[in-house]
Amino acid sequence: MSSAPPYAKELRIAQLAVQRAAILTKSVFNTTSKGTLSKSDHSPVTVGDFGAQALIISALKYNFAQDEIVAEEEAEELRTNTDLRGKIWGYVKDTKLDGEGEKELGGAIESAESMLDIIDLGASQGGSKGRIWAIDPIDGTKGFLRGGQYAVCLALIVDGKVKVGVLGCPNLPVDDSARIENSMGKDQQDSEGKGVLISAVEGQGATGRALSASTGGKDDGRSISMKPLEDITKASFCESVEAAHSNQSLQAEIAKKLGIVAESVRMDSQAKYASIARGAGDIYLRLQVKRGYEEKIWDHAAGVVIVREAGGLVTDSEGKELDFGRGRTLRGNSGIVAAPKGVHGRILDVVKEVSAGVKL
Ligand SMILES: Nc1ncnc2c1ncn2[C@@H]1O[C@H](COP(=O)(O)OS(=O)(=O)O)[C@@H](OP(=O)(O)O)[C@H]1O
Ligand SMILES: [Mg+2]
Ligand SMILES: [Mg+2]
Ligand SMILES: [Mg+2]
Repeated sequence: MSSAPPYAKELRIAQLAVQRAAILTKSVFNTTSKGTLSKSDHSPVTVGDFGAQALIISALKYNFAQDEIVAEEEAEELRTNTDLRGKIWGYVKDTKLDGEGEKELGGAIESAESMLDIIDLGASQGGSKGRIWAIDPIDGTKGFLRGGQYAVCLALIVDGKVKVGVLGCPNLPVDDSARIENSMGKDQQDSEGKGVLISAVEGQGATGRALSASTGGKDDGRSISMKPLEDITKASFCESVEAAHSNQSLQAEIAKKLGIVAESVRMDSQAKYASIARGAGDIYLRLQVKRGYEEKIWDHAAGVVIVREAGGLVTDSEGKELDFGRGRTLRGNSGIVAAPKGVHGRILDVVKEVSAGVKL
């Protein structure tokens, strides 16, 4: 009898947990009132973010009780805002996977009160030792609100290294080869043929399958890989929608120096990592805009292992490896360069050259 490959159970549970959470985010996506709050950094959080985080953490605690969890959201505001808490609970109590999957995740959360405690189990400070799950229940909340791209993101980090990554992208086409388009919102309302689940385990490659696939069987999905890029001038960049998240004028200068003529494709969230990993785009650049901003580990962990396993290299904009063992943020790094192995070095040279004179 052959034994299961490393992290087989972690991958299975992570995929189911993301699939279940995405059922919830999709219902919220299709309503007009998304229960939006503004956080202290002025970024939005919705019923969908809180609900998805509760469902994912409950699945992880049931299966891996000892593991640490670093998740984006906290429940503090919901302890007094009973209206919003009730609204979230309304979604959480009714969201279930079909068949065996639900049992594997431990079933329903008991009450609205325990839901808040579960959300707050994601407050770990992270670090370089042990098993830490990183959760972004909705990455690209602004995209989610705009009707554009967003992703439900889950990764397992062991001793500071990302081992497993899963991205649920409800608004990306199932078809890997479908051309990626700018997604500024309002164009994603038609859910037909949409929704993809992209996964990777270190050393085992990356796969993709429909987000709506049945959870009963052992569907491993199809293997995915980056597009081989022989001629860099034919490449296109995938970059953020929000001008505040990446330096778009500097990116344009870099594209010009590399001889890239295609317009950058703009989309929110780690759907950018998912898109380049399956060959629907080429390069993801994210250059630091604000001095002192530290990228969050949950915004990158899953995407990084997926792109690496699909044949890419991911470093920061100085060429340093991303260090997921420094806490809740990538405090030792600045910016992100994700590209096929063969051209990463060339891109990095230009990024360094162009960034040299820039003062943030
Ligand atoms: N100043 C600044 N610089 C860089 N990044 C920031 C900044 N502020 C916020 N964020 C984080 O950006 C996450 C969304 O990134 P995206 O690449 O999806 O942005 S964009 O919407 O496509 O522009 C977003 O993730 P979510 O909050 O999960 O949506 C934030 O964690
Ligand atoms: Mg956020
Ligand atoms: Mg995010
Ligand atoms: Mg988020």
